[in-house]
Amino acid sequence: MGLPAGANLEILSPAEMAEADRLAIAAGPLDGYGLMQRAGEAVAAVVLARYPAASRVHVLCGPGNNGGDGYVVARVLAEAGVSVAVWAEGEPRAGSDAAIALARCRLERRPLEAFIAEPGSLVVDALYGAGLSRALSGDAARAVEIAAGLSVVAVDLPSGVSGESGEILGTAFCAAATVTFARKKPGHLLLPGREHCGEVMLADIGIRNEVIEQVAARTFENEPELWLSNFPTPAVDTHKYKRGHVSVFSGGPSATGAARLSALAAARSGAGAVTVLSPANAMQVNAAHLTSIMLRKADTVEDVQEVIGDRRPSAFVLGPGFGIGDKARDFALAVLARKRQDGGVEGLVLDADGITSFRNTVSTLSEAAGRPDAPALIITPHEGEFGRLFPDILGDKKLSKLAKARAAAARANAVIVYKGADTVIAAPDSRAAINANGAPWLATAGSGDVLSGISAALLAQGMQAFESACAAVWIHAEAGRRFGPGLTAEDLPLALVAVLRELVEARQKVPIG
Ligand SMILES: NC(=O)C1=CN([C@@H]2O[C@H](COP(=O)(O)OP(=O)(O)OC[C@H]3O[C@@H](n4cnc5c(N)ncnc54)[C@H](OP(=O)(O)O)[C@@H]3O)[C@@H](O)[C@H]2O)[C@@H](O)CC1
Ligand SMILES: [K+]
Repeated sequence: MGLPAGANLEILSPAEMAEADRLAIAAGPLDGYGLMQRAGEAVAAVVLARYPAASRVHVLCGPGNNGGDGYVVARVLAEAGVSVAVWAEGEPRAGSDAAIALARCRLERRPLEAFIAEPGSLVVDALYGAGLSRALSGDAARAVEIAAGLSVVAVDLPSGVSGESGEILGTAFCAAATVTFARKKPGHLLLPGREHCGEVMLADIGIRNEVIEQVAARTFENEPELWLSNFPTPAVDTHKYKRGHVSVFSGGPSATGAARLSALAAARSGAGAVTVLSPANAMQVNAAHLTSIMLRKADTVEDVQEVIGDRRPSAFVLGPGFGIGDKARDFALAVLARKRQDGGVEGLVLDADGITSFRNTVSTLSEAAGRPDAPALIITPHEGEFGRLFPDILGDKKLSKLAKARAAAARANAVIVYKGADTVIAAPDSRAAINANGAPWLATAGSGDVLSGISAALLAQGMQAFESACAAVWIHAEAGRRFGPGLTAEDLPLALVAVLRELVEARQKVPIG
């Protein structure tokens, strides 16, 4: 996907990073040790800049190349006049880059088992990085405990955090800053790893963008640069239906609020027209609470067909407050049975009760969504809902959250928004994005309804499904984060305004094409 230059949003798995290292070394001019030297220098520079007054720095070095980076850090810091102690676990393999780094670091090495650190000192964690292969134990686990009260700068990843999944293997360092190389890894963004990394800093160690392109990564950090060039901005000659028409299905008389919240979010997110489709017995309560948003009765599949024929909504939200059962399934399948071509239905956002209704019939949903020219399907489960649709994928302990979302997207022929504090968005074509701008305030009733409304509005305005889901997740999180404590879902649609304004302004500066 064509990212703007310098965006650096690709996320590399440890295997992809190793491939990038190989390709960079093959392309030259730097060899493996040259990369390591740059890596170590970058970490040392962070230490010197962030902790200029550190009286003592303890560098913990493992047996692999992460330890090799550590020996470079120790040497550079000592040369800069810092008091450095080196604590080592294991021996670098003869002939390895780490062995070269060790040979050039003439400081005394002490065994990690003897590690002690004075209060106020700084720890550089270079025990394990991309090569972490099992749980931390013994001296490494003890070092984690000792470092708990100290500032830690981690090299590549805090030791104990899986770069692939963000899982903690045994125990892990909690860093104030983590310096990683070339691109971030999933473990920097997925939880719980993200919380152990502190500030993640990206160092350029001489691996060029062309090399990263060759790796053809399919995972990205969800930042506006990922989708901004597709973000809709209304043309001067627009009219309301040209700006996209969203329809949101309402639940019965005692469960209408969720749909209205979703509808309001869709309207705020740029849909020119929004209609709540309501059961007859909830028309009155919906009417009492709607002004600019339209209202229409939809009790049966025929009603839904009629709405599509007459009013041509381009995107639907089904699920918030809707109720679980046949009606949800029938309505969703009726929408997905339409064509996308020639001003048809662009897409369906399936949330909440809409998701649970397909608990034992995901294959019906995936068949409908997989039909050529079917509207795009976006499914937005939190973990519980994810488990209802994909129990085997959720239960597979070998898979990271990223891999789970990807597997579900491929199976369902849908964009999956696997929600949480580390929401993962995955597309059936294997692209995926990890979102990291969320805030705990977003975990509030109705917050998901707003997210669905934003996604549908962006779909209706012609954004592709993966991009609309990514944009919706980021915008929703950004609005919640900026609002802060006291946030309720009712506040969110208005909180979107400032975020949307900035995006529209930024979009107008993106060159077209
Ligand atoms: N050119 C490059 O590639 C560049 C790479 N760079 C740096 O290299 C790092 C990756 O290096 P790496 O592949 O050597 O892996 P690393 O993390 O050092 O660990 C492997 C060693 O640890 C051992 N081990 C693992 N887990 C363990 C445990 N729990 N407890 C005990 N032992 C354990 C493991 O043992 P094994 O699994 O083989 O039995 C093996 O001996 C990367 O993070 C970056 O910092 C930069 O310099 C830029 C250029
Ligand atoms: K480390």
